[in-house]
Amino acid sequence: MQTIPSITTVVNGSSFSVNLSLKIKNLKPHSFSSPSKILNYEIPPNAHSSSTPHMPGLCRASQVAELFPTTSPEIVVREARIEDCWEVAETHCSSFFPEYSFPLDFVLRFDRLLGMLFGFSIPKGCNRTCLVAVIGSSGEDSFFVGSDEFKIGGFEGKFSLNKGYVAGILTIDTVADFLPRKGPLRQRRRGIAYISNVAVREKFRRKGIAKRLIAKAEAKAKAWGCRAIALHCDHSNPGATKLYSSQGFKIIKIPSGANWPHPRISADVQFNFMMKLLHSSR
Ligand SMILES: CC(=O)SCCNC(=O)CCNC(=O)[C@H](O)C(C)(C)COP(=O)(O)OP(=O)(O)OC[C@H]1O[C@@H](n2cnc3c(N)ncnc32)[C@H](O)[C@@H]1OP(=O)(O)O
Repeated sequence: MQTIPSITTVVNGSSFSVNLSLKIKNLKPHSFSSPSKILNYEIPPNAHSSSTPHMPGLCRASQVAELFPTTSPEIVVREARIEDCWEVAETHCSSFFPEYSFPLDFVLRFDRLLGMLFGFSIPKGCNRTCLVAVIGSSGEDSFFVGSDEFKIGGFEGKFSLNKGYVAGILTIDTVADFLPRKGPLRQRRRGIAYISNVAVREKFRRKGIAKRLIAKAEAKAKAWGCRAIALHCDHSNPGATKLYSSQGFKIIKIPSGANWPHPRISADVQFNFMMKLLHSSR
């Protein structure tokens, strides 16, 4: 049994805590996710549809994707926008903590949402982006409200009417909190992008979505000038380990006794540290 002491979200420097004081049996994420304080929820399968008023001829993108998951094959991988953030939280929580149910799931999803939007402070000069694989959107958009310059958390501050349904997510940054710092001044390592929070909704798995997200992340890392890309993957997640190995990531053996930072998720989770060199196309 593990206790969830509280859920804390930092919004513009202020901390909000919800003390849930719950004991949940065998609470353990499926694999590594970012160090934000996140937990799961699972909305009942019909909640989406029942909360949507019936409008003949009109249907939400998520309903289209749920009704026709295999007949709507077009998958677009792009940077997440503000309009995607609820579905990103849903994808994250239902993938990493599928055991939760309503109403706790809802609270946790909301906490995740606030954490994503306001809970990260990025050091100057670092990049951070959330990528999404969406289904049911017709390719790249041309009509937006908002601007490329404006970002909230890892999300672009712009909206489009051509939204699609988020089926997979991935976060990439250059913060590299989990890499050893260099020299006596413990300087942050440059040129190594870090991947976390890779998740694909259960019903869309084994369709190559994670592969597409990783390919886009690599392109992003190259565009940022990175020479390598790294991640931590839970030892007991052979599916994810196979995914990364198949994409060219190698398990890096950490020298025994080395004082490497460890993802702050749970003391008893063991991780493989995996890395891939990015060859420039020049
Ligand atoms: C750095 C991190 O964030 S690690 C965290 C990884 N995330 C999770 O564990 C959350 C729960 N799991 C998931 O969301 C998904 O199962 C993921 C992200 C691991 C994989 O997503 P998918 O879209 O299903 O992967 P994708 O279809 O691109 O698979 C590509 C290849 O990876 C391997 N692979 C993926 N999943 C599995 C699996 N469960 N078992 C065995 N091999 C697998 C296979 O080689 C697969 O190719 P194939 O289908 O042709 O055999």
